[in-house]
Amino acid sequence: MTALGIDNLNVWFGTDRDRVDAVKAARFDVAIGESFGLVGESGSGKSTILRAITGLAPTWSGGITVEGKALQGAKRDREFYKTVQMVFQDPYASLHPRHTVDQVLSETLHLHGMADIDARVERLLHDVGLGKRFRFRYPHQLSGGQRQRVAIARALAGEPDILLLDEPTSALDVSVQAEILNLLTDLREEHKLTYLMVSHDLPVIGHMCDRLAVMKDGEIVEIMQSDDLRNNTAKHAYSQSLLAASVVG
Ligand SMILES: Nc1ncnc2c1ncn2[C@@H]1O[C@H](COP(=O)(O)OP(=O)(O)OP(=O)(O)O)[C@@H](O)[C@H]1O
Repeated sequence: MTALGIDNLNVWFGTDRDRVDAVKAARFDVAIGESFGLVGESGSGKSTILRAITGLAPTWSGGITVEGKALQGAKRDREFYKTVQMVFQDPYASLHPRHTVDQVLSETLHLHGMADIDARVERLLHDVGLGKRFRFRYPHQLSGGQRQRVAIARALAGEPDILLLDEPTSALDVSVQAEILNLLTDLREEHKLTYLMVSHDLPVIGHMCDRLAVMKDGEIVEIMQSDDLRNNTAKHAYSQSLLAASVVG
């Protein structure tokens, strides 16, 4: 069984002459425990694929399966959010300014029907490398990196299997980006997570992912192993040009 199955996925916005075909006939599978990247320039459709999975991009056709179960339309049930969680780019926008870290995490745990909320809040903070002293702080008392750690803790609260990561470090200072990427790498191992990660930054995807799909104008032009990046064996001309524009470590 695959964690995520994307089969001939088309996603569009608007109708008639205003219609934008954001994703065209995308097809890929993400294995359980795998980290899969979507890379491409701005507007190539990467985020739209994540949004279609979570029901935020309502007009789509084709197939989306989560752990073998086919999704329909834009409504997602409790079970979906138990399995799949998303981490957004901007931790400044994704946390309520008047809710403490404790409120954010307690309410999320409550929504997931968890018991022992107190202990779980402490555990989540520990898991994302924040001590107890952060528990009663408000977002404005946190740095960007600390906020993203809280957003990641919130995503982990329901013990999901799959995280959708939409440019999770690109709003952060360069000095903090590596810390968050390393945290995500550790969490994937400790919590046996599957990642589908979007980035315009090829080195980030090369570092974080086992395989990746290169997107251009709504289409997947190539799917490759991250090792192919390092060995410089990208086949498609567009992938080669992306590669030439960046240094992959
Ligand atoms: N809500 C929307 N309404 C209309 N068009 C949209 C909407 N959301 C995205 N699009 C269009 O869909 C296309 C793909 O956008 P998408 O955000 O998926 O690209 P991306 O590769 O993730 O780029 P970015 O990194 O800039 O978000 C773009 O042409 C964009 O303008």
